[in-house]
Amino acid sequence: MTPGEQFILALDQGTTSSRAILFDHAGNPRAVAQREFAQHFPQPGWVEHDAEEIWQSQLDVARSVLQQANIEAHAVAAIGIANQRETTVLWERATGRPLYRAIVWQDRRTAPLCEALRAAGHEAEFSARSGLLLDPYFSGTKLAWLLDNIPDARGRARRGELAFGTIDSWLVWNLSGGRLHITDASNASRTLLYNIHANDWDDELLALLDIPPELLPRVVASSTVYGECDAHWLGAAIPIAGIAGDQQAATFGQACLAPGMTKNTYGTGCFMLMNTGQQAIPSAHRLLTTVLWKLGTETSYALEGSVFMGGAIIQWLRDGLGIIQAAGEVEALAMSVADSGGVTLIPAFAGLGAPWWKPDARAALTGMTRGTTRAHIARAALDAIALQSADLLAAMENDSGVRLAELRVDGGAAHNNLLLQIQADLLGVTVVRPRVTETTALGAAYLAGLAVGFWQSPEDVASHWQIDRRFEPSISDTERRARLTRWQQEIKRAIA
Ligand SMILES: Nc1ncnc2c1ncn2[C@@H]1O[C@H](COP(=O)(O)OP(=O)(O)O)[C@@H](O)[C@H]1O
Ligand SMILES: O=P(O)(O)OC[C@H](O)CO
Repeated sequence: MTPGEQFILALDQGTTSSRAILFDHAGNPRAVAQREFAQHFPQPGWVEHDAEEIWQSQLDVARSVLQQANIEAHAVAAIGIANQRETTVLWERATGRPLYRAIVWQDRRTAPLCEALRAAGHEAEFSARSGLLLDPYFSGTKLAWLLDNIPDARGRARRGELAFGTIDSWLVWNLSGGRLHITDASNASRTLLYNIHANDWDDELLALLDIPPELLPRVVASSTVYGECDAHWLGAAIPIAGIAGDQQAATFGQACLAPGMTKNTYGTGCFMLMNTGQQAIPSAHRLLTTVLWKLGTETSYALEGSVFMGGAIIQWLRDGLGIIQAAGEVEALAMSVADSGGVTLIPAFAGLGAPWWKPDARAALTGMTRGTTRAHIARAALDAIALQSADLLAAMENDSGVRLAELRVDGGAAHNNLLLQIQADLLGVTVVRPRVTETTALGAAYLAGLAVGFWQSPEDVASHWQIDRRFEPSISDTERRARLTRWQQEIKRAIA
């Protein structure tokens, strides 16, 4: 630590853990802390988090990085927040107490409500205004469920006694001691309640879900000083200056700042986002149109494709099949064979996400013979991750008219070199992994640092981005087309 050195504190509140990272001026992580928290599955298809535990774990890791780095809170120029998106919290304004556990983005309990709205002919309206689809993934129907199921909640909401928020709102509310009830435009755009064209909450969509507007946070830009945290949390009143949904933050951290630039994150699921600039492009392939970030008064948009099973397929190889002991072993095992030997894994363990959106589809392992080994299955698993992402990119290129020059990648499974080579082969596009793969936290740090003058401009932060490794396509167009066609046939058979 040089005397007088300043840092940005990034809070990365994810689905399975809360992380805090302290970044220096060169964009390097200088201290990291992470804490997992409980996942609650009260019924099949339901996923909940304890919102208080989320806040406590986030506060603990923030304190822990300051301790580790041995710096005073005054050395932190700003706090930036990136968060798991869509997860829905409802709390009492007077006490700050949640009325129910947070309903997590993966939770499927509102499938019947989505179906009813679709049957009543409302999907086109939701999609045109919010850029999303009628799927339980998004916050709107989760909030409606809470209001329908907690006694007197709707009445209390109308009387202004309750507050709704995604995890960013919840963290800022707590950090600010209940003074700030805000959300940034990227998070708002995941609620199903936000009009991405008018850049405001949408009265018609609120009415369709019977959601009282008194509940809603104020929508703010993604990079500006919103206020300060209470001094007693971290030892100083640090400006809170950046907020974005984690996938949007990762896109910023990957310096995908110009239209056409695209990143794919290979975590539990895979999230591919293409920057489409100031244009909100509607998708003809059931991708999402979403706010990427709002800087000043300018809103940037993205096309997004999400697949539910990415690295989670590798967890299944480990925990479900037991053919590996640790995720890191899959690469060597899959590398021990030249290809999957005709085996295809359709990873519809939790239905299929974009562009298929088939909640009822189920997984399948096809094409096995007496010669099939666990190595072929491991290889088919890596193929399945890359093939799903290839479907997303094909849809994106079609919707946007952009032919991608390179795909920037990050996330836990992006450490797997074989996976990235298979990805480059199947896309016919160069795949590039940066040196700093903590892109989500880095993006949140950049957004906050730009607001307080720690960094000067988006171009300034983009200049920090450095390549670790580049993967070039190594198969012929004919072979690529043949593999993609076979995959399409298998998927169609599985969802028929
Ligand atoms: N070497 C590897 N090859 C393939 N997948 C991996 C490898 N290492 C980790 N993973 C997968 O990456 C995921 C964890 O990545 P991470 O970015 O931490 O996810 P999340 O943020 O969704 O929790 C796990 O699903 C794990 O199975
Ligand atoms: O917490 P992650 O990294 O799994 O991301 C979750 C996404 O934001 C859900 O939309």
